[in-house]
Amino acid sequence: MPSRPFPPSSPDLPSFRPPNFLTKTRVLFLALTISASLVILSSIIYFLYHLWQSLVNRAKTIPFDSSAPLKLERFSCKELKNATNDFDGANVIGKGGSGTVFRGILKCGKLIAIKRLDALNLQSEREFQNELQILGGLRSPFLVTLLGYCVEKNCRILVYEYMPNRSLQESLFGDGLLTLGWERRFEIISDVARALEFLHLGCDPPVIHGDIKPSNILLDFDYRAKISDFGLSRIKVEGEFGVDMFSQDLGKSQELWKSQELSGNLAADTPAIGTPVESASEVDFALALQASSSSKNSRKCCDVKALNLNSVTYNANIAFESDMKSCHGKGKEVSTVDLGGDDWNNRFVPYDDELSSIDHSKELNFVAGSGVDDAEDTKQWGKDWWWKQDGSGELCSKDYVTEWIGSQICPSTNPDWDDEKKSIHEKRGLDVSTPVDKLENANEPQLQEFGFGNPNKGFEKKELKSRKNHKRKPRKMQEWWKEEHLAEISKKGNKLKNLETKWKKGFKMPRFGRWMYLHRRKNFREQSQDKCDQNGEFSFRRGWKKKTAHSVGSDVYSGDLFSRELSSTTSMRGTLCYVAPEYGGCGYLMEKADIYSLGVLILVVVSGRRPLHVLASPMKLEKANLISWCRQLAHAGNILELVDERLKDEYNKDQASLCINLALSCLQKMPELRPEIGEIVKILKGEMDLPPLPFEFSPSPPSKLYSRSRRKQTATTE
Ligand SMILES: Nc1ncnc2c1ncn2[C@@H]1O[C@H](COP(=O)(O)OP(=O)(O)OP(=O)(O)O)[C@@H](O)[C@H]1O
Repeated sequence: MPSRPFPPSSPDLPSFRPPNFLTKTRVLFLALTISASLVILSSIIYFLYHLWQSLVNRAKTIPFDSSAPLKLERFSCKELKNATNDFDGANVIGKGGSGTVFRGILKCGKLIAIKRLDALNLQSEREFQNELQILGGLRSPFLVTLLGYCVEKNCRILVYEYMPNRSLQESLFGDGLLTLGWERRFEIISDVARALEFLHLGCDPPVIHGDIKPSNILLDFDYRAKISDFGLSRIKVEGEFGVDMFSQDLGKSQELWKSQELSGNLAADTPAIGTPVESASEVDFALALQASSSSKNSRKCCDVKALNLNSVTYNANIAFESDMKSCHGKGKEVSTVDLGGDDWNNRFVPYDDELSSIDHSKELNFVAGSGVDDAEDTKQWGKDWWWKQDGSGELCSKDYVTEWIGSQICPSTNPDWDDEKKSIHEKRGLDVSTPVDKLENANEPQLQEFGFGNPNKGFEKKELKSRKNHKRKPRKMQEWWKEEHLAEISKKGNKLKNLETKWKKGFKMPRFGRWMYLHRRKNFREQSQDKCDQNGEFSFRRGWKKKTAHSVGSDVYSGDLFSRELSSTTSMRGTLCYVAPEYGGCGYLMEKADIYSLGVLILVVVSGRRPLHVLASPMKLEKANLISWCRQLAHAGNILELVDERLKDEYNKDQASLCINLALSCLQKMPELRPEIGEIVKILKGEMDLPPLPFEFSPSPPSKLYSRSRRKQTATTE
């Protein structure tokens, strides 16, 4: 078929477009489309990139609060594995109740300490969050710096600055070599006091550490002390109750306390964790945060942003921060106000040699009273030794330990308190003109208001009887122990076996006052139904701590497992022997609880002994309970006997005397009588005099007077 010819071109018809033009248009269209798509694509990529960036940056902040004041580094597990050579056992530097601590080295060569939680449970998670939220938001040269963390699946790791001289625990009880001379010890005490000053006064709201003890005091290159482990810390939130039930609104608090006691349910009126501050006097921060997902109020109350430094500002560890910058290209904002010179002058309260020269053995002997056969043994250590067993003529160290535990944990079961009250009564009856009467007058109603004395009256009578008759029925501690802690201990089957073997081999079967057991159990069972279940019935939450050979200062280094384990075993509310009596008995955690722990710590540092140090030799038993021993020495006016023998005479007597006296005032049973941390720091600096020692620690009145009155009183009771 012939092709149709092109129509002839005419000026009216559109001119013919050559194929060349078509191609150009197409190319242009294509180019435009492509570039438009590229622009759109790149904007999408740009948008996505920014989205990703913001997500990544957000993930690097602390969980629960992306706007925490100091951003912590988020490490990947892989990074930390590399830093520790896959968590090699050779890098283990310590083992705590909740985790293992490794030494690590970052790519930049920076040394770090890595704490990996052993198991993930509510308690460890809570402590992990506490550490992040509280320590992560604080910077002070007196606190160990938390550098970062790692959260991946079941893995929880905290990364700290590395402290080359490890913990005070290891320095004091480590290898037996004397690494801590007097000057260092005194500096450590001062550092800890200043750390607490920072927490109590330099933070707004105040932070209460809640677990001051030697293993939580870490030592830097120069042996300067820093506080670590904020797992049990609390941020104190002011509420309707008044900030401090004991010290700030005593009258109101007493009424409240009394009404709670009367209603028989202290816990019922206790604000629950995470409740709004309007009704809570202190808040469990981590749980509050967790609860905050469902409660806007609680979040508002507990936001970590509220944690500011107030007028007391401190020089942060700038050198370390800048090191971290060079490692990670990130810096944290730090306060740069200088602390000022550490002018530790030597103006201390002089040690009173005169007091120590008074012979008080008679009074002490009389206080021991009941002992006839054992008069010789009890002569010096008086009332603390009434549980000496009949017949055998031997002191049982376990009795001492168990008695002490019972007496220190729960104020209402504390016979020591009653003894002290009794001795105050006796002394008051003797000499009304004695100035200490005023103090006693002030305390007595408070003691009763707080229910510290009365509930035990029935028990007291029984005890007195049994003491007189010398027919105290032995109670096997194992029974009590197993009943209380079987669930916990049985998880660690081998440990229990070891313990049992140790008990059988090394000690007589321990005895334990049944009244104390029953009363304590009753108290705890009642209270634990409500508050203590969640919040801290005394229990060895972490069981017997497994110490590795790397953990110097642990059990490996000396023979008495029992005392060591006890004084380093953390319960839900602190560590036995260090925890304040009012707190151990399910009370509120206040600053004064830290002050009590500081008192114990000071004695430990000065004496180089554990607070509970039971040795196999009965000769040493009188010194087993450090606090009790110190009180006895103070009573006898010879406190310097407490100073670590290893120091020989190479220590400053004035400073040592000051420290011991200060410790004693921190160890007062009534929290409101303990000094404030600001005062403690001033006293240690020599800027303030030590307040007069409380009656219970001051040397006894003249022996004649005292003995006569005692005799008179005994005669009337008989
Ligand atoms: N930043 C650090 N630098 C050097 N060593 C450290 C550091 N942190 C912890 N350690 C060592 O690890 C040990 C265990 O510390 P960790 O805080 O886990 O347990 P703890 O305080 O002994 O017990 P708990 O956690 O039950 O109170 C410390 O005693 C110390 O020797």
